Amino acid sequence: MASQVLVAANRGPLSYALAADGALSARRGGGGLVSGLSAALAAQPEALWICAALSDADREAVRRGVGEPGVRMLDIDPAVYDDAYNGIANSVLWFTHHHLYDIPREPAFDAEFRRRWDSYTAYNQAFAEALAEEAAPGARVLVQDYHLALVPGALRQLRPDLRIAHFTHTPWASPDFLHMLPDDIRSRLVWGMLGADQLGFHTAAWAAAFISGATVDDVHGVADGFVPREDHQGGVHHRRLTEDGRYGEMRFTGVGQYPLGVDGDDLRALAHRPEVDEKLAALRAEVGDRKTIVRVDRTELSKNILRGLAAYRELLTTHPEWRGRVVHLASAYPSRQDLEVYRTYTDAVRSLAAEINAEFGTEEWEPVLVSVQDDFARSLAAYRMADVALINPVRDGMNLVAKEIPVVSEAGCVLVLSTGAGAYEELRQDALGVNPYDVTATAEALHAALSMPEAERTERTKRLAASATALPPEAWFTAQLEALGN
Ligand SMILES: O=P(O)(O)OC[C@H]1O[C@H](O[C@H]2O[C@H](CO)[C@@H](O)[C@H](O)[C@H]2O)[C@H](O)[C@@H](O)[C@@H]1O
Ligand SMILES: O=c1ccn([C@@H]2O[C@H](COP(=O)(O)OP(=O)(O)O)[C@@H](O)[C@H]2O)c(=O)[nH]1
Repeated sequence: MASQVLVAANRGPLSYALAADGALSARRGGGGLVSGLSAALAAQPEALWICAALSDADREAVRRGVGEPGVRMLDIDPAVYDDAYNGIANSVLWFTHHHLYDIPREPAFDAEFRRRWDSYTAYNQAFAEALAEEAAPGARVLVQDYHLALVPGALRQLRPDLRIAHFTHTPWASPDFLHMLPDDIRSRLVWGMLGADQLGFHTAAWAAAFISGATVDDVHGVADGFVPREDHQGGVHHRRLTEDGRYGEMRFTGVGQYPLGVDGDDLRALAHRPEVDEKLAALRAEVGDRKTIVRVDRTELSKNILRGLAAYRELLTTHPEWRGRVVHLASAYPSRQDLEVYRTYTDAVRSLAAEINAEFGTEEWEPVLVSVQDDFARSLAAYRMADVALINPVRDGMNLVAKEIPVVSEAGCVLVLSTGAGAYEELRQDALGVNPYDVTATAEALHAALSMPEAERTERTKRLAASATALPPEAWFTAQLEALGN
């Protein structure tokens, strides 16, 4: 049956693992997009979520017809998928939006890049075709993230009757970084997105960055944008050049700010399951009555885990009174390990944690307890124990962990939060803001957080939890649907 509401995202709610005996088992996908969309779609039982098969096990699940109701996994040629996901989305677009390039060497847009770009285009086209096939007349389609930037334009060509929105979960690159992309590629990205009726970003800053990058007069047409005003809605007027060299009709794409939050009740229920209680008991036994500094991230370059560990080391050096009295619980669950730079980064996180333990540890006290594994229950147990949450990404679209920890922490926690996280826009009043590159300032913020009087910390945590739950996933999703009309 054709669907009235469709979502397209690279990652689906579940991914599969294949055991040696051929049995398939399902696991919840990691990261904030899955947290937000899974919660939002629980209230939309008729919606269809189209996602990619991410691995051989996922492809095997597609072939065996194993899956969830309301989810369609696309079995894309593995080589095309690898080029699109690892080669373009995560190595080029992610690096551009997060300003991650190692500038003396990167980026270099060569023939190999062009070959991968063709795969990225084919992968976007496969999503557009699947959406066109599944959508009812006039249906509403919500396309997610930088993996699928070309889908709105491609889908509009196939099905002009559909109402199309696109939501970007990452930051949007500043104009200087966006203009590193080859001109024709940058233009294709922007015009691909302008195929949508409505574009969404987490923050006013990311929306404004998109609009300044989209105010263009280039090979594909002219566009003129205005930034979000008080109602958080802006937009871009645009006319595309047609093949015969004329301008097409003027169209308008709205640009809005939808800061994804968390559902407090759902999260508390998740954090109080028996398996989390067990992990909590084990962690408490290790930590004793010491204070905790908690961080939870994918092993992701933009999360700035190394500078976070360096700040903890500096705290122990310059404020020796904390030695033996604090434990840093760092969960870094594996992400994008097909990319060498991510594997190297993961090793560096392990090594630095080991160095700190070797430098300061004693028989009774291990300063850093690092867990580099996919163990959501342990992460939630750490949330509950947090006295201080350290969230210091160099840039981050939102960072849901910054919103989740204050909701779940049992003794109330102080949030040390990077000014580069999207969440900082909403949480700045009650968090301790830090420049993510400033290790000394981060160490001092950790000291201030550990020293904060209990009454102040309790008050701040209450307000942080209220801000964090202001736009829970269901409302976030509905607001975007409504922007497309009822
Ligand atoms: O799918 P992966 O490659 O394993 O990566 C996980 C997700 O990472 C990114 O998440 C973003 O979305 C969050 C929720 O909106 C946001 O809080 C965070 O700042 C972003 O980094 C990525 O954008 C997703 O597509 C990935 O699924
Ligand atoms: O072991 C874990 C620990 C955390 N999370 C979830 O992953 C999301 C991380 O989202 P965030 O926005 O902080 O960053 P992202 O990884 O999406 O860049 C949060 O909802 C966490 O609850 C997870 O899936 N597995």
